[in-house]
Amino acid sequence: MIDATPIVRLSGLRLDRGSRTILDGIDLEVPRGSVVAVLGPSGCGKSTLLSALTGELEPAAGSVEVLGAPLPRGKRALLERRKSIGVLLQGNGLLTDLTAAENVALPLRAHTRLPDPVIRRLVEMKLHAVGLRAAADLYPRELSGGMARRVALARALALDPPLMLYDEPLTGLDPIASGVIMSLIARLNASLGLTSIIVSHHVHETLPVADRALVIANGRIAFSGTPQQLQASDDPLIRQFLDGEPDGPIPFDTAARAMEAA
Ligand SMILES: Nc1ncnc2c1ncn2[C@@H]1O[C@H](COP(=O)(O)OP(=O)(O)OP(=O)(O)O)[C@@H](O)[C@H]1O
Repeated sequence: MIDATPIVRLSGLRLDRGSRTILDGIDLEVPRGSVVAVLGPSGCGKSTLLSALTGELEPAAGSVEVLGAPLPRGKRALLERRKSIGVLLQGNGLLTDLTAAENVALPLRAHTRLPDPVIRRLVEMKLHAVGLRAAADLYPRELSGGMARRVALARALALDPPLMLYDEPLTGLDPIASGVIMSLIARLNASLGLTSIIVSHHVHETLPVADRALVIANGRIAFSGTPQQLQASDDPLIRQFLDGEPDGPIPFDTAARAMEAA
């Protein structure tokens, strides 16, 4: 039977950093199997939203439900839930003194008691899924930026999480590597039956793989709809963001604006 409950449900969410409110009044439902692009100018709070989804940041108000239940507050229960959430962080986070295969094996060694041959086989499968089986014994310094990102992706997938969160997956990549990563994200989402939330300011690279797009600006969700509806929007704020105009309803420096408001 198809599970129709949203994999992520945010209701009346407010997120603060210190005494500053970064996001407020966030309501969102992410259907299972979808690819959602979370877009917005630098400093608008995209990564802050991801921190709430992983439980790293507690809401100042409202609720965060992931995989059909509120995120637990207790450390141990939260760690358990986080095994179901794969996260690809901006900096890859690969350990430089471990090979690609050893990096991918880390979550399996930390969170399972599987015997070594099984771990080796699973690692091989994950590296194969990102097209890098041949790179298993290479160290991060021997990998291109795009290859390192794919190894980090294989590691994020190690525990077979149903939900994947991507924080700026294209940062530092050239256009060809960016295309490879984006199509890989879409392909894995479909073939492994995942749900993916991609935080990015790379609008033109991200929209083609997304079923749904959100734009965050001025502390709230300024747009929610299909990529086609987004492209067709005549809202001045959305147009300013899509067309990269410096002047308009989004202040040039959103961080400075938030500081002034504090
Ligand atoms: N740990 C933190 N402590 C205090 N303030 C923070 C922290 N992390 C982020 N902020 C502030 O919260 C605001 C939103 O930051 P966030 O990183 O969520 O934005 P973003 O949209 O992801 O930006 P970017 O696209 O540049 O990564 C910024 O003004 C930032 O300075």
